[in-house]
Amino acid sequence: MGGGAEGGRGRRREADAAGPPLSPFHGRTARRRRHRPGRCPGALAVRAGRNGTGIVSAIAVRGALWFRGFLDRAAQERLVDEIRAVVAAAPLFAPVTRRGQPLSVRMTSAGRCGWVSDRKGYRYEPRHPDGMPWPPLPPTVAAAWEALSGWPAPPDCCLVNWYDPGARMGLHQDRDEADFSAPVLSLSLGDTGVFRIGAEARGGRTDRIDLASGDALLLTGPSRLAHHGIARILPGTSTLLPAPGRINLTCRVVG
Ligand SMILES: O=C(O)CCC(=O)C(=O)O
Ligand SMILES: [Fe+2]
Repeated sequence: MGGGAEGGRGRRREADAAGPPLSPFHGRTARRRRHRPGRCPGALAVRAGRNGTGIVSAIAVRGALWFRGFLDRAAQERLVDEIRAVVAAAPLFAPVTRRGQPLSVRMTSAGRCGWVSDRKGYRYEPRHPDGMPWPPLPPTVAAAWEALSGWPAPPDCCLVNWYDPGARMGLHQDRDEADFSAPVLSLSLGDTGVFRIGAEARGGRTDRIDLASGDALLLTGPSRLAHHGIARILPGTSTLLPAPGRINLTCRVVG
């Protein structure tokens, strides 16, 4: 992940008010609402990956590889259970910027290290802010990384992002890692997130990718340092989670 909100380089997450505490893991099942997926200019099938049920091909957008429906429903449910165990061991926390402004996304991590942001700045840490070690990488995440990343070693960090329906993430680059030749793999669960991806240089036009439950996205090669963010969540687009909202898992080799 990249620089802080005030750094001028790297991550520029918008600090906006965190919504009311809402448990992603309790309550009744959300109702599905229809929506039209976003247009995807320049889409091209370029690569295949293996999931539990067969081969899926990827669509390239700005060099990022989008594997629609990579995780089938059973794998998504299994992964939600695995994330519940991660959150039970290392609770979601509300990160703030160095200036104390809250991010609207709540976070935790699994793996050797986790990403944190607080008054001391943003960085990878070997322990959760409450002092416990991060739980091990969930097996479904490890398998997805092995299938899609093309990287010979497992990721060091699986960041767990929880988006309430009003949460978002400003355009930023993921650049807190030592080696940008390792890709970043993201997995989406629950309500669709409207992902925007632009160029490595700041500014300019962005393309829209609607990341639905079960989709995987690989930031690799020319897209590894692309600016990206989540413009909004589309509540009611998935029945996977018991409450409206979205889980995103982002795997990185930190170095
Ligand atoms: O939620 C997403 O799809 C993107 C997350 C992200 O860019 C990050 O955590 O750095
Ligand atoms: Fe990112």
